[in-house]
Amino acid sequence: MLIDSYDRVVDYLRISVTERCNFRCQYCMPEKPFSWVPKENLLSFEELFLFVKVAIDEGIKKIRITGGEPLLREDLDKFIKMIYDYDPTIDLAMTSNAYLLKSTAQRLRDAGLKRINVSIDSLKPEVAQKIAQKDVLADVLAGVEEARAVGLKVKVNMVPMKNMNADEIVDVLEYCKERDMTIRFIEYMENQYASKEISGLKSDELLAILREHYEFEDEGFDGASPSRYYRMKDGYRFGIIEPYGDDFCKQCNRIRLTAEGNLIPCLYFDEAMSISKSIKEGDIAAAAEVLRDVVKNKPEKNRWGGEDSESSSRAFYETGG
Ligand SMILES: Nc1nc2c(ncn2[C@@H]2O[C@H](COP(=O)(O)OP(=O)(O)OP(=O)(O)O)[C@@H](O)[C@H]2O)c(=O)[nH]1
Ligand SMILES: C[S@@+](CC[C@H](N)C(=O)[O-])C[C@H]1O[C@@H](n2cnc3c(N)ncnc32)[C@H](O)[C@@H]1O
Ligand code: SF4
Ligand code: SF4
Repeated sequence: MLIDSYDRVVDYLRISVTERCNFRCQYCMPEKPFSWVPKENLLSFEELFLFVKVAIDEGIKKIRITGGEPLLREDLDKFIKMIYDYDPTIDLAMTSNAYLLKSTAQRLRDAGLKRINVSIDSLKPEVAQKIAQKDVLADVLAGVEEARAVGLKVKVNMVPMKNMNADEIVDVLEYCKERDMTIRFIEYMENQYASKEISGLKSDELLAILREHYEFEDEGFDGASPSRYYRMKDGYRFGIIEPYGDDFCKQCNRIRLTAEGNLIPCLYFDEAMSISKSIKEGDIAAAAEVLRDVVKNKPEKNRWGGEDSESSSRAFYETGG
């Protein structure tokens, strides 16, 4: 079992399989990043799988594939099948923009994917296009329907922004509610890669809008998730994620791996340790040692809020959110 120095069990590994993306969401990467990691620096799926086996053997029970856009990476279903075949009990999930999901959902499901969290920021084609800087909505929604049709459990993430999609909070919630998909509203996090024009809605502003339409109760955090959940009278649950907060850090159970093999102890911290060399040399014992070191050195919480607040220079598309 992987236990950090604050007695937290780390059993959740988020793997960003690529930092590349077919969208240019204004809150994430409005311009084409000029320094993509060269392909030769990426770990192959065989190499990533070597590490996944180490991680599962050490106690990882939940794996999320993310990016950039994970569906851009060829043969992703084969990687998922490798993980599933090694341990079918793993909570195997993905976070995706859903654009390529219509043609891939069945294969992903057959390979062993269980759940998918998709980003839907708007149900208006022109607004979705403005945010992603590409005409994406029809494909995204077709992808979501296909994912549900093949039996994947779907959650939706939305980043509400003023003068952009804030007036659609209720519409997107209703779209999800009708389909029994949980929606989580994510507070926009400022970062050096995002468009300077963006102003995100804070959770109290969001809640005030939602209270005009619904009655609901605060259920607090659910396990180790950074999302606070709210339950409506009819039982439907939605979530709000305040990534700047740290209430949920005491339950933190996760570490992150980038496509180049950097193991990140916390979403906030810039420090990372590379498993690339040991994995490329097939030195499993050394990779396991790095994993244990990263867990041991996991910080207690982020330092985004509070008086000495700091910002992280790492991009969301690199860490996978
Ligand atoms: N501060 C902080 N925010 C996080 C962390 N993990 C996820 N988030 C936020 O939550 C957003 C959505 O995360 P997802 O990729 O959907 O994964 P998840 O919330 O673990 O998903 P579930 O397993 O379905 O609960 C991310 O983009 C981040 O904004 C974390 O460890 N710390
Ligand atoms: C980096 S994306 C990677 C997966 C996939 N491309 C997607 O968009 O779902 C993961 C999550 O990060 C969120 N995200 C990206 N930039 C963000 C920001 N500046 N503030 C809050 N959430 C952000 C996205 O909305 C998405 O839900
Ligand atoms: S949020 Fe996801 S879809 Fe949008 S640019 Fe970032 S990685 Fe791509
Ligand atoms: S901010 Fe860091 S410590 Fe807090 S939940 Fe996220 S990864 Fe864990």
